[in-house]
Amino acid sequence: MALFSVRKARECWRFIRALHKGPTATAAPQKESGERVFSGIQPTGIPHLGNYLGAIESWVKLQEEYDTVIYSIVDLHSITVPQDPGILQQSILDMTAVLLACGIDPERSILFQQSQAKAARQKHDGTVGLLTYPVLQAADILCYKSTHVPVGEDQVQHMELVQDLARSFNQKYGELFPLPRSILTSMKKVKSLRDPSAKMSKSDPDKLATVQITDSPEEIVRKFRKAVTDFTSEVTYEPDSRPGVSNMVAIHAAVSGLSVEEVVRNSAGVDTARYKLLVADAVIEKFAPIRSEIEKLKMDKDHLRKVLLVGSAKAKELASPVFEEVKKLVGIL
Ligand SMILES: Nc1ncnc2c1ncn2[C@@H]1O[C@H](COP(=O)(O)OC(=O)[C@@H](N)Cc2c[nH]c3ccccc23)[C@@H](O)[C@H]1O
Repeated sequence: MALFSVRKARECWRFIRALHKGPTATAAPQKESGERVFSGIQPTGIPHLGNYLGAIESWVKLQEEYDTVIYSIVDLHSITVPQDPGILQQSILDMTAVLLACGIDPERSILFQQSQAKAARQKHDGTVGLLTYPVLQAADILCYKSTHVPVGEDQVQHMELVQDLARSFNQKYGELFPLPRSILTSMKKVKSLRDPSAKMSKSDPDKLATVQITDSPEEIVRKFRKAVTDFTSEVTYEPDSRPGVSNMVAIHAAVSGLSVEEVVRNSAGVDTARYKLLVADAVIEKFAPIRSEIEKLKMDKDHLRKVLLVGSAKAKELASPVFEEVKKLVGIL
């Protein structure tokens, strides 16, 4: 199967975006009803603090606020770079366990594996279209007529393309797609613990930069102890001039449920070296119940597979009438 490099996908994205960006573009009217939340996560690797605070935690809350909530484990996105098939299969089940442990409830949301729902509609697998990353992301979102997409800041550019494509389709063929809006959390960009000018990322080669949901308390303490701050010992929140310590404060506020001001006030007189350990403790406390739930869920693979199968069937049910409408408007039905 042909594999696309991330660089190629980005070039392709720029090209498509250039094609669809035009001064004549006008907004399609947002529909009052029929609100649908959609988001996705790649199954490769264990989610980290950035995935959790930037996306997953908000996914859990949105289950309370919207009737139709759809979350996809986007395995097709992850094969845009080479993957070991055996490991990928295991990672999909592991991601299912992580999302359930974090509070995604299959009774209140549709949780499914992207390829199980897409392959059934696209009889030819592995086409360039399927692997062209940002376009595939747009298809993910639009095929459910999604209106709200909870994501971290790194996905905002992709979301602009999705809106451009929806707008362009609506102008050419008639109003079909709502223009999906991003939902960003206050932690839209959790920074690397080793380089606070960069985002925390699964692919960071420095293992100390990223805190995974399943890290042991000892690992979490070690990573926070080594977190890069600066030479001022006081704890303050000044993201521009003190990005390292401000990242600590923001993480602390997010995991403890306190405001940034409260966190800074409570830390008066504590130096940054000691403060990093307090943040580590707060993260350990937040992740402890999730970590033990993941261990339990991972033992029942049949249950995890069943959750995904049921989710895929529900996802197909929602996508199929939209697909029919698209075909009709385009004139291929
Ligand atoms: N350091 C960080 N700080 C804050 N948020 C962060 C951080 N790192 C990651 N995120 C967010 O985590 C979610 C999953 O990340 P992925 O890289 O798997 O996410 C991705 O690779 C997507 N392309 C998956 C996708 C495919 N189709 C979709 C349709 C809608 C939304 C998302 C998708 C994302 O919301 C991401 O923004």
